[in-house]
Amino acid sequence: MRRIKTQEAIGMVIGHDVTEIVPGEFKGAAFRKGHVIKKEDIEKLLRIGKEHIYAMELQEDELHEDEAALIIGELVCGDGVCFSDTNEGKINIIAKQKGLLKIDKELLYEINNLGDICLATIHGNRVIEKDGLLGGCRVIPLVIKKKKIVEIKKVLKGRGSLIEVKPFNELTVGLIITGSEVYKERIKDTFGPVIEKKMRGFHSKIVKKTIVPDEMEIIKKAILEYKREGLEFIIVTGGMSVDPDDKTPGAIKSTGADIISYGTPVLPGAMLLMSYLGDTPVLGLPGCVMFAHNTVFDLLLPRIFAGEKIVKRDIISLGYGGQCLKCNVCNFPNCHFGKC
Ligand SMILES: Nc1nc2c(c(=O)[nH]1)N[C@H]1C(S)=C(S)[C@@H](COP(=O)(O)OP(=O)(O)OC[C@H]3O[C@@H](n4cnc5c(N)ncnc54)[C@H](O)[C@@H]3O)O[C@H]1N2
Ligand code: MOO
Repeated sequence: MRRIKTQEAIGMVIGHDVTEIVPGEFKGAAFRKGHVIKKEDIEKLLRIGKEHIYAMELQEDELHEDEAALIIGELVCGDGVCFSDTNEGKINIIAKQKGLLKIDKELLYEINNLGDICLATIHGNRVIEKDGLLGGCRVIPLVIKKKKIVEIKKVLKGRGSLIEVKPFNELTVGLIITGSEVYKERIKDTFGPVIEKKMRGFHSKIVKKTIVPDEMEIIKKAILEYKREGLEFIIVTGGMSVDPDDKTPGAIKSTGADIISYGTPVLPGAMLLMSYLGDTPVLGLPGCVMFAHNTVFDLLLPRIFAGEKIVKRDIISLGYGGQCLKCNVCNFPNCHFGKC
């Protein structure tokens, strides 16, 4: 600490809280320890009788907490992500756009493991709205060594973004509704409207819709026709479980699609089938998607619309956090469901 004339203290860091008392009105810290003195602060400091202050002198190899938090923000925020100015040594990490939030959990662990740094985030692989809060960062001491930043850079080097928001692509969607009871008009299709609504959430449209009976050859033909027509996302509903009339999994397999998984460790949604016909995602959706508020379908959709290729490990990992609690008031995605 160095005693310094207040008028000469612009840009210096106050090493202690400075108390102001206005009888009957206020008693408290006018300036907090760690505050960086600005031009406009000088008059106020003089008014509360501070002709001198104790300034914290940063050594050549040190950084103030504010400056460090801003540098860390710059290093960890990738595409689609920005951060606020510092407030009490902390920055907020914010989404610049709507999209799929990606957090590299391993990198996050390694950065926090360096010590003296607090980097907190929400869970990734979920839809995030523009301006949504993604996390925050502060350094723990008032002053840290610059070499800590070097260590952070070393961890991050060549390993992609720690936090990123990927924009959604608009996809042309083909919908195949299976079920002889719907095809023969014994009952009205109530699956289609559910899917249409979910597609609208990603600014995408169902451009082709077909209702077919529970016949493997007919379902297969419809899928291959959609593929030939160049539809970018093919969804087949119903007929996904174990009844003799459940033909959808067999039909999808018979198209030659690469089956990533038939069955997911998520409830609701256990009977979902995820596959690719060439590059086109082809999903078989079980009946529960029609009536349950959220299912594994809602966990996979953001990733599909962000252009990610789903692999078996993605599906298997969903088991941890894969049980929906069916709350009376649903707060998804602000709950544990799908947070693996
Ligand atoms: N013994 C077992 N039973 C069930 C299993 C199982 O593993 N073993 N799985 C259950 C799960 S999980 C689900 S989810 C359901 C539904 O699976 P499906 O995809 O086979 O559904 P469907 O049999 O085709 O239909 C069920 C129900 O929904 C009506 N439906 C279907 N599509 C439409 C539509 N487009 N519009 C209106 N209504 C529709 C259909 O008429 C049936 O009533 O299976 C569990 N059972
Ligand atoms: O695919 Mo079913 O959830 O487990 O209802």
